[in-house]
Amino acid sequence: ANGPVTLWARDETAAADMAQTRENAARLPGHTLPANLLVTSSVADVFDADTILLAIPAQKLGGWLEEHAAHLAGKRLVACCKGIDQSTLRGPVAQIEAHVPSAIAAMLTGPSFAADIAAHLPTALTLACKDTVEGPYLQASLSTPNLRLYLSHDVIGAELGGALKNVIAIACGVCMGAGFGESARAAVITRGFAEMRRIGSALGADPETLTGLSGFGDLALTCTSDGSRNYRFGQSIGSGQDFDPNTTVEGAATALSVTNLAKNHDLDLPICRVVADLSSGKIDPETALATLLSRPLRKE
Ligand SMILES: NC(=O)C1=CN([C@@H]2O[C@H](COP(=O)(O)OP(=O)(O)OC[C@H]3O[C@@H](n4cnc5c(N)ncnc54)[C@H](O)[C@@H]3O)[C@@H](O)[C@H]2O)C=CC1
Ligand SMILES: O=C(CO)COP(=O)(O)O
Repeated sequence: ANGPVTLWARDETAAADMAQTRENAARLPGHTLPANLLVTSSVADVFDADTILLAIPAQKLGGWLEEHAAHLAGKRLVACCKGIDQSTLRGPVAQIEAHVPSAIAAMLTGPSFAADIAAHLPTALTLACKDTVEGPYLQASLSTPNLRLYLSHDVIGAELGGALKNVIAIACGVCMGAGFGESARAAVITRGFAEMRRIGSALGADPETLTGLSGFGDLALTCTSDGSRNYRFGQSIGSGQDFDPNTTVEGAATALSVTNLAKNHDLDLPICRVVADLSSGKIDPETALATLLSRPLRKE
């Protein structure tokens, strides 16, 4: 809406189709691309821009930044992905900072299904950026009448909220797919949120950030809606049904990253741990449930 914007896609055929039909039939069917959106399959076209939004899955972001770092120096780079890289245990902003130190790194995150934004439905998100001048610039330039961005300087909290809610959404999907019930799901959301706060505190996140849009807000959306791919992936594990392996499910890889972070920081994150084991097929939902229910009784 505040364009012009250039959309780069790797696949030449897909880019040509989108440019011609003005629709992304594979990934966002039923929504007309705005007139001021130029679609290209040439990555060089995006390097003319001063602000680049990176909507590449979290496990691929580091490789992409490394490959193109020479063209990204000094630019505003806004990560739109939610996850923690398995090999480096970095979040998206830390990945930008590591690969392109001269860039202004930011993160756009919070509760929003792409289809809702494309339909101009009202949405509120967090724009996290440490830079006190560029942060407000990005907040203003990316907000629209229906897309309201709240500014935060806590990039660690924003990274963790987006990454961890996907893990808890998988747990909730398993819970519902296996028929454990809505009360059990409410318990998973709440105790999952406790795990989010535990890891946030260990890594230096502001607890307020996790109670905001990028934490609690996105948890509320993703743990309760089958619009979420992470939730649907969990449902498929719970119900034993097939799941399309080409679907982007960030929480599965991130659950493994979080388990490693937990080891490094000596943290107890039982829900994240069972999601890592469920996602990699090491345990089944009944075993996951028994593992969680057999833990010693504790104070809340
Ligand atoms: N779809 C949604 O509603 C939302 C998605 N996100 C986040 O956005 C990120 C991307 O998700 P979606 O766009 O929904 O997934 P998607 O699966 O629709 O699209 C991912 C795109 O990344 C491309 N890609 C994969 N590996 C790549 C690489 N190495 N280099 C360049 N491009 C590559 C794929 O070809 C595909 O076009 C995820 O982290 C997701 O959590 C965040 C909020 C909402
Ligand atoms: O992050 C999202 C909504 O805020 C999208 O969730 P999924 O990746 O689970 O579809």
